[in-house]
Amino acid sequence: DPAKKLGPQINYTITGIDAGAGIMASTQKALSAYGLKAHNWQLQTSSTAAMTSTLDKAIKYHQPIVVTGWQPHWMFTKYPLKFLKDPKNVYGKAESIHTIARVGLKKDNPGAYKLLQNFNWTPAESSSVMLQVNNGVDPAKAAKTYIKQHPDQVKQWLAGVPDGHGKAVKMTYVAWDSEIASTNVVKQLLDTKGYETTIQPMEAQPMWASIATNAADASVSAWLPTTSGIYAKQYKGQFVDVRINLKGAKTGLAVPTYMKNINSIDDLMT
Ligand SMILES: C[SH](C)CC(=O)O
Repeated sequence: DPAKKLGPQINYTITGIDAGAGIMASTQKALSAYGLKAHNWQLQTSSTAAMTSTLDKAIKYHQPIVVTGWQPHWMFTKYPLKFLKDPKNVYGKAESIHTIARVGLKKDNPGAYKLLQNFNWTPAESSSVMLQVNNGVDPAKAAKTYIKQHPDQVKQWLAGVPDGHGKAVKMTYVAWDSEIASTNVVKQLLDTKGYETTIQPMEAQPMWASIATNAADASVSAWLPTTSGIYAKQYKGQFVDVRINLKGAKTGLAVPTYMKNINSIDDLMT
């Protein structure tokens, strides 16, 4: 109801995801920067699954809702969503997903490191695997299908990568949809070259810690420079930023397009 103020209609609540996600830290900053906290706006912690099911229900009943949103993600293809303008640039400009590795991996396992130097793809390619998984396909199967369907890209990814002869590679990731997709594709690529790859999901902070403490070899889940900037600072010098594996990512606040008069984070106060 555009006439009524938005806040009371949604309990002054922004529907978020897992507490450790960088987007949650950015949103807390936004609540302060835009004066929302002072007007008892709050950020609800839950999980990606809980956020998307709350979003699904709100859209089904054409209700107002504000969520932490990010690209690439199937929510923008499945639902009529728009990012809110962020004039104070709290969420940062261009965000990318980086591949990080433990210090020493290049020396200990140059073959696996070479693959990590080669792997990169686009938001659209990532979304094609995410959508399969969202439709119930097992992530490993979705990754195998993607690899079968993109022989030329796979050839580039495997260029200069020697056989692994059973060498172990331990990857950690955060179970966001884009990272479930990329981690499973990288695992399949390494396994086709004879590496023994294990992948382990965990929260963002433990994922960064697993690389910094050499408990794991690599992760393709590092959203930088803004979203996971807090962790990159905390572990500066204790990880290697191998490369960007996905350009054109974005984080922010998002609302259904039917909320016509809400187009900027500033509008939340109206
Ligand atoms: C869920 S993605 C925006 C990554 C993150 O928030 O750290």
